Order: sequence, then structure tokens, then C-alpha cells
Amino acid sequence: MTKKGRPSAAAGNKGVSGSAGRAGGAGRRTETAGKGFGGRSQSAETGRSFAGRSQSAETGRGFEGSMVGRDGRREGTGTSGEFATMAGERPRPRGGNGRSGGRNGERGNARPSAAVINAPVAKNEEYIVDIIGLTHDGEGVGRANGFTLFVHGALPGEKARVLVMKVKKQYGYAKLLELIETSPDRVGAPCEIYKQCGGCQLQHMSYEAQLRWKRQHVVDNLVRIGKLHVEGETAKPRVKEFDAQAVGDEIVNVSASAEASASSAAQGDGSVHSVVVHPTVGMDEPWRYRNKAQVPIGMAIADLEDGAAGGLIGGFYAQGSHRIIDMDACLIQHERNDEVVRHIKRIGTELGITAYEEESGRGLLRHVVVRTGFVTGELMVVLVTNGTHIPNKDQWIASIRTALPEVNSIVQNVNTLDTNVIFGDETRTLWGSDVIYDELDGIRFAISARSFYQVNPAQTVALYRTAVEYAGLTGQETVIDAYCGIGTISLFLARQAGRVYGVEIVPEAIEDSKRNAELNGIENADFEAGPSEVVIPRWRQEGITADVIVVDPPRKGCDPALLDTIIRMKPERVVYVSCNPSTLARDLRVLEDGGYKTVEVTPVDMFPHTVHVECCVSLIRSIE
Ligand SMILES: C[S@@+](CC[C@H](N)C(=O)[O-])C[C@H]1O[C@@H](n2cnc3c(N)ncnc32)[C@H](O)[C@@H]1O
Repeated sequence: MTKKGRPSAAAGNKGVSGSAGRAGGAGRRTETAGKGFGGRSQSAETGRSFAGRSQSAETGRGFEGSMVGRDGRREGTGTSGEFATMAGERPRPRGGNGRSGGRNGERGNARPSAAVINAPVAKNEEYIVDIIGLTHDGEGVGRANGFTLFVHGALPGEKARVLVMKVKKQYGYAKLLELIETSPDRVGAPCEIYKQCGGCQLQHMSYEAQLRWKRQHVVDNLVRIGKLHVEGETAKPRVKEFDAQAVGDEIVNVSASAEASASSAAQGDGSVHSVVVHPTVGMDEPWRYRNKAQVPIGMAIADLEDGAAGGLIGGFYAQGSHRIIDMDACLIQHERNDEVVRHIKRIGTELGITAYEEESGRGLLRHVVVRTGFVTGELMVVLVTNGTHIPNKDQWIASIRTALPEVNSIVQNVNTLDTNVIFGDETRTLWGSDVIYDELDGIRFAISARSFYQVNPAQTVALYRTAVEYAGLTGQETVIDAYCGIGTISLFLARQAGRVYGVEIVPEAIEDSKRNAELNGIENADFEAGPSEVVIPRWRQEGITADVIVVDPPRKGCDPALLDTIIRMKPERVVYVSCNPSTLARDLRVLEDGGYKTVEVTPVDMFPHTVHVECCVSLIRSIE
């Protein structure tokens, strides 16, 4: 089902194809509810190939100037075939003496073959490791001779035989060769290209365990970085390298952050308050949940052996490379998005459309982006092209409309830059509407090709309802919605507030937000384009006060100037919506020190089978 493709994108990036899930009717589940998902997952061998997603498309932060992906850390870990020995085949230890080292013991002679001096493990040697945790990007954390090894594909509680691939000063990377003890949370990943793709990181973990892990991941960040005391949690022993890994490069002052302990959550009056972290809000059916696919396109290489004749392929980038692996289906995408991409590839091939090649800068089609309105059923197709001219354009449009009669909007986005960013600046509607419409909780939204719109509509409703609940509105309040995008949370709030002011840095998104307020007959919402950290201080100077401030920043968290302004404005409540637990925890510490008390946190599983988790946090003002 897969075909080899010619490279056509930037190195080290994962492929793409976000997509949608099930309409708002999908029910909720929490990590405490019901039976594990493991049984279903294990038996759900669909035999389908699938589509990858870009990491940045997961969280979809920003106005869709999103990077195709990120990677780097998995380089060299050799994911393909890593479970090859799980069925019992034991490869011969390379260069070892065959002795088993027992608990955390080593196998082999351990003669250093790597350049790192004094490291207690050596490259190309095998070790038996106990997996004691999971990094923020889903890799097992193992210990060998007291040294931290990151083991892709291993789960906490497992004992594994691993081969060291890379040794750094404080940690290393190892390839999973064999599971000696298996976690009860391990399930068979239903997706047949799971190991190659990297779009999902947790399919090998039962859904119940994923939800538990996501909550714990949030708790760990709140304790270690936010220095908060979490109800029911005792401070954990700190593993320095594990912390550094968990925080990644998003927080510069890692060591200072890692010194946090639960005992430092003291208030000004010396008392210690506890934060309630609820179970992660999960999905009853955590598959096929995405409403947007972003698929990189390449050319198939004519293969005489399998008879393939070339043409357009589209799927995901093989790990650590720019090689596109063709795929027909992605198990977390809405089925129709998969179908649309298949048709576009077929029609493009029939019309002789070429795919963009990164090396030469030649070729036309870079990405196909598909958006589906879960409630309305509306469909948008975006062709991202390297140049404005589309040969056989009318024929192409006609063929798309014939194959997909439900399509509402066919859009071209022009991107001629040598970049990983998917969208260029120029967008033109080729046929139909320039937007599609969708609904969240009875509010209608116009969504244009480049607008930020959460990818999992069912979970988005859960998240926004929690944000409104935490705002504690009575109908009188003035609310500021910082980082408001197309006004989604603002309009949820406006139904129960006196007045809402939304601010967002992307002017087109603000145009959408105004249009969306009008569309829904909402008259108590005002929007302004600009950086939150500039606009809100100016509002304060102009005398605008707020009872509640809601923030929903990108992954890097809130700008310090905005946090400072919030503290000076003294709203009674702050609601913090976050897609990044580490920057969330950092910002909560600033707000706590500025007179706010973090009351409760609800993690929401917006991206099942990935390591990403969204949080909604309630803070109240604790001092005058
Ligand atoms: C996570 S999205 C949230 C959007 C919206 N709240 C929603 O739920 O759809 C973050 C938004 O912040 C915007 N943004 C990024 N930096 C900003 C800044 N300094 N000031 C205002 N908005 C910003 C992005 O363009 C993006 O729309």
C-alpha cells in the first residue's frame, strides 16, 4: 500500500495530515471511568495504512503558519523494526560477553566505543534496563548503571533489552531490542504504519493509561515547575535528566525550575493551598477525531518490480527524513478527509500535475489541506502550490466537484518559499465559498483556509464549556479573552457575560471573529487586532477593567508583559487554557506570586494517541 517517494520537504520533519474526528456527539470518558481501552485497541487491527500528521498541526497553535513538524530527538533511534524481537527472536548481542547484568545490569564487555568519556554506558552495547517513566514526547526513560537512556517504544514498568545508539554527557538513546517484562498497559497499535509515521506517539499504550499518563504529566509539571501543591500528590524524587527532557527547550531556566518542590507552594500568609487536578477528560471513541488533514505531496518513483507507474503520492515523512510515504488512511482522521486526499492524488495524477521538489524548487503541488465541518458537513479543499499557475485548472476543479459533490470551497494557497511552513501569504478561492461553516455548542463559525480552529470539535466543546464554568459568570461581568483567534471562546463567554473584549495578533482572525459575532447575533463582543501584551496594557491605561481574564496562548505561553498586566488589573478570576503543561506551570507560578491562587485544573484529551494534552485552569484572586 505504500510507495516510495522522492524527497520533497525539509529534513527532520514529520509528515502531516491532520484530520477530524467524530461530530460533537462523541461522549466523554475520564481516566477513572469504565474498563480499559486496551482490549479494543488490541483487537482493532484494521489492516489499513494511514496518514501522518505534523507535530505542530497536533496542537495547531498559531494562525496556521505552522511548521510541517519537528523532530530531532528520535534521530538515530531506529524505530523501524524495533519490536521485531518481541515475538521471541533474540538477536545475538553485539560485541558482548553474553552475561546478563540483572537489575539495570549491563550485557557485553562495555568497552567504550563512543567518544563520551566516563559515561557508564557505551554506544553499540546492549543493556537490560528498567523503564521508570515516559518523557513528554512519549519515550521510555530507562536507567542503566544509573545512567538515563531514552528508549523509543518502551513503557513505564517494563524491563527491556536495549542497544545504545547515542551517548551524550548526561543521557543517551537506546533502541528497544526485546521486552523482558511487559506493561499491562501495552496494547497492539491498530495503525499499520504507526512505527514509521511518528504522528501518534502513544498508540502502543491503552487509552485508559494514556489518560492517566496525561494527568500525571500535568501534575508533574505543576509540582516541579509551578512549585504547586497538588491534592493527593506527594513530592516525587527528582530525576534531573528526566526533568530536563520533560521541559525541553521551552523553558530556559531548567535547573532552577527543577528545584521546585511541593513545599514551596506557600502563600503570603504562610499557608499552603492544594490544587485539584481532575482526571483527564477523554473520548468514548478516540479515533477518527480530527477535522483537518494537511498532507505533503510528492511524486512516486516508477517501480518496475511492483508495476507502479509514478504519479502523485501523499502521506507522511518517514522519520528523520524528507521521504514521503504514501498512505491512504489515518486512523485519527475523519474518513472523508482521507477520501478527499485520495481523490486529489488520483485526479492530479490523471491531469499530469507535478509535485513540488524541495531540492530543485520545481514542481507544483506542495500540500493538500482538507477541512471538514463536523456538524455542518461542509468541506474545504486547499491546494498549496509552488506558484500561481495551475495547468488544467478548470478541468481539475470540475473533476474535484464530480468526485466530491459535497465540496463547498476549493481554495489555492500560493507558497513559493523554501520553507517548512505550509501556507504562503497568498490565498485565492478557485471555486465556491472562501470559508466553510461549522458549529460548536450551537454557535456558528466561519472558518477560512488559514484560520486557527481546534482540530477535535467534540473535545473543544468540553474545553470551552469548562472555560466558561471557570469564568463564573453571572451576566454582568466584563471579560477579556486574550489570544482569541477567530473568537471561539469569546463567543462562548459572551452568551453569559456583560461584555467581552477579544484580542488576537492575526488581523484576518480578528476579521473572522467580528464576522462570527455578527453571524450569531452576538452584540456584546468587541475585538481588536494586536499583541495581547501591547493591547491589554493600553486598554488598562484607557480605563478598561476586567472581572475575568481568559488566556489561551500558543505553546510558548503568555508574554511576561501580559502576566504583569493581569496582576496589575486585578481581575477576580483568571482562566488559563493551555496546550503546553510546562509553560502553563511556569506562568501559574508568576500569577501565584502576583496574588492568584490556582484552584483547579482540568486536563482535556484533545489529541488522543499523541503526547499532547490541553488544560483548562481556574485561578482566583487571593489578595487585595
Ligand atoms: C491556541 S490559539 C487559541 C485561539 C482561540 N482561543 C481558540 O481557541 O480557537 C492561540 C492564538 O494566539 C494568537 N497569538 C499568538 N501570539 C499572540 C500575541 N502575542 N497576542 C495575541 N494573540 C497571539 C495566535 O494567532 C492564535 O490564534
